[in-house]
Amino acid sequence: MNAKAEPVAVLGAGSWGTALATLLARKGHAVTLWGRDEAIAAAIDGRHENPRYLPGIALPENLRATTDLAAALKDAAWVLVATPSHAFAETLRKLSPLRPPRAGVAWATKGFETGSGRFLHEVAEEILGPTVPLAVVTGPSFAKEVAQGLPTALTVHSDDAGFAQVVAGAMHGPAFRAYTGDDMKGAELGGAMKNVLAVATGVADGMQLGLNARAGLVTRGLNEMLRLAAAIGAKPETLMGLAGLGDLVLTCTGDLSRNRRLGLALGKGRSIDEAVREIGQVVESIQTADEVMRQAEKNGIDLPISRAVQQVLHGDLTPVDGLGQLLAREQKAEYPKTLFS
Ligand SMILES: NC(=O)C1=CN([C@@H]2O[C@H](COP(=O)(O)OP(=O)(O)OC[C@H]3O[C@@H](n4cnc5c(N)ncnc54)[C@H](OP(=O)(O)O)[C@@H]3O)[C@@H](O)[C@H]2O)C=CC1
Ligand SMILES: O=C(CO)COP(=O)(O)O
Repeated sequence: MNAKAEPVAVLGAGSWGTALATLLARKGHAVTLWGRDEAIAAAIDGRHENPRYLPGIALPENLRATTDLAAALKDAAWVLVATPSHAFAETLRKLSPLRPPRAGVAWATKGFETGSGRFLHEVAEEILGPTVPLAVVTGPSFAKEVAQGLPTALTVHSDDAGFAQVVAGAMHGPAFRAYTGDDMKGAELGGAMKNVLAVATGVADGMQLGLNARAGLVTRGLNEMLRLAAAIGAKPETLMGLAGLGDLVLTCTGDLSRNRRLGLALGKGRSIDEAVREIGQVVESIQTADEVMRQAEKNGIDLPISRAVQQVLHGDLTPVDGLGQLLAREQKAEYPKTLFS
């Protein structure tokens, strides 16, 4: 089904904001991409390229870019936020007074609020108020591949089924499948946790521990997602789907992942600072590891892989000691009885 072409504002002109704006513009929507960097906005508008975040990829000529937030939001039917988690609340505070009255707000940000560990939908509700339609856009989707038009599936979760359909319908087809769901908590949890778990598989691969180790970490990582999901009242199927398992597999195994690449560098003995500098883009796991563990502690859940990643990222544990700590854990049942009952 082809959704009605509508004006959309995309906030954040990094790799993901630019790729999603490109997808929507190619579908015929009047997209305005807002970013804070004049040179990047001018390059997107003038030569149809984002030279910093998606170099060499031709962007659609109907995609407009600006550094003027009010102008980007003026006629928007709905808004898609794609700034990193550390800038999420700040972006919503700027957007709130400028939002057209009926415009719902979706976000493709992955992570929790930095410093508090709050879910992003809780932050959005607080800043925008209880009546604004909200949606989470998530799933296995590297920006570069979406911008290149390669087939991709993702999912849009909202408490407002109509708004989820507006957002998914705007993105769906012909090489892009957008599903819908109603579990914002589970969708946000999966997108945040997979970034932390990707560091673990990256470390193992960087240490050349083999394919068995990688599969073990992915599977036990999924187990960590499912146990925390159960504790916070998220739906297990959300974590078994695109928002959880799908993105976990992509990020743990795909070398386009910045979180995996951080892990690979650490596993090869490089420093975090050096690796982050070289990656040159957002690496969400650095903040998210602390926030995942804050959620785990709040809910009384033990997450050994995520904890080891947090300790390695803080420099409290070497990758070798982290691995030793995981392997030395007591033998136990694969699933607690309560997980799926
Ligand atoms: N890239 C991907 O494949 C995917 C990314 N995501 C998620 O999307 C979010 C954004 O990541 P991504 O686009 O990849 O990151 P990038 O590093 O590619 O770009 C980050 C963008 O955010 C901007 N930014 C940073 N701080 C602020 C701020 N305070 N106010 C306004 N803009 C700001 C940067 O602007 P400047 O250049 O001026 O610093 C830049 O445009 C993350 O949560 C990520 O996990 C989700 C799915 C896929
Ligand atoms: O979220 C992503 C793919 O779904 C992008 O992952 P990275 O942030 O690790 O590059």
